[in-house]
Amino acid sequence: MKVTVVGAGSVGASCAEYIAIKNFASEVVIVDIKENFAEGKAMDLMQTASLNGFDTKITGSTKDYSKTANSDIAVITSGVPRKPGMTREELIGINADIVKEVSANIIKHSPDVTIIVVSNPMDTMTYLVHQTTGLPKNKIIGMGGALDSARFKYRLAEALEAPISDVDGMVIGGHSDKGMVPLTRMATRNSVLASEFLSEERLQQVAEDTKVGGATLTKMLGTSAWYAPGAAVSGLVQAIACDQKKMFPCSALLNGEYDLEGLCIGVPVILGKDGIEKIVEIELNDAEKKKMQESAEAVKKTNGLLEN
Ligand SMILES: NC(=O)c1ccc[n+]([C@@H]2O[C@H](COP(=O)([O-])OP(=O)(O)OC[C@H]3O[C@@H](n4cnc5c(N)ncnc54)[C@H](O)[C@@H]3O)[C@@H](O)[C@H]2O)c1
Ligand SMILES: O=C(O)C[C@H](O)C(=O)O
Repeated sequence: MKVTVVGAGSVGASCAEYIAIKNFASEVVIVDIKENFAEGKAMDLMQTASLNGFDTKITGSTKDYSKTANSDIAVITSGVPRKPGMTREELIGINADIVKEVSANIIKHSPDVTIIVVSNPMDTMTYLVHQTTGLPKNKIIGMGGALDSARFKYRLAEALEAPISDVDGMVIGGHSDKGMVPLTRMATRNSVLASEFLSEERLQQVAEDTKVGGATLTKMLGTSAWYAPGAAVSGLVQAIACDQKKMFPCSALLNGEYDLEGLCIGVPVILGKDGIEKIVEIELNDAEKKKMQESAEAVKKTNGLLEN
């Protein structure tokens, strides 16, 4: 199993590290445009192999995509992150060209690859990869919901004063400060609805804290987060590489599911060796459906900017 990670920055390096530590891939190739940067990150990570006990071979490459040939999975993290006060959508002007160029380079050397898009604004960048590559729709996956759901669980556990392993919850919708739809109604602690323990007001606070999870960290760090994003990507890569048939909320191209079409947005999917093997349609109530519609409208508006 060969995995390419494009972008050796914060998220790319973090995801390469988690993939290696989980020890399921034979090879990880990291690519960047900065001279020797990916090679340096790869060497540093390889020097953790004996300490962390993994056999994954990690190599780096400056712009040379021939080294990525025959990758099974490629992760696109190349592009600029936001600074405090910015939205993810403001990154489209720089990141769209980068994602377009990078995905073409990946496919040239790995025509059967499955691509995981991370660069922001992620739902629109995922849509762009669909529009420009011609890969089958099951092979293009946007990562956002897995991260947002991890943040939701963190906030739920905090509110419930419970260990995180006790709680479950999912975030669907667009990966944006306003567009996320944390499914508070379905959140649980050991199969008991979280609403049995928390007031509606407290649950709404959990949802609001979740939605601004990325912005909160960006304000604290001066740039956007990388540990949880890297771990979330590694979870998606492992589910595909190991044919796990796990359910994650991912940005998928919709064709009528959830009464939406012609865009990529976060919905629950089953991930296995064929990438998105199924889009799972769960029954939403009227309020949740309305939030999904509003979120989709916002994503479509950002997609419209691609034409410029
Ligand atoms: N979807 C998510 O949940 C999620 C989570 C975190 C970050 N992100 C996004 O991921 C992206 C990367 O974030 P980061 O913190 O790693 O940024 P970073 O600046 O640390 O790293 C980005 C790297 O991309 C490289 N790069 C730029 N253009 C390139 C090109 N054409 N080819 C190859 N490499 C290129 C840069 O040299 C840099 O090393 C940002 O757009 C950020 O918003 C998304
Ligand atoms: O917040 C960001 O801009 C990066 C990423 O999308 C995140 O949610 O951490």
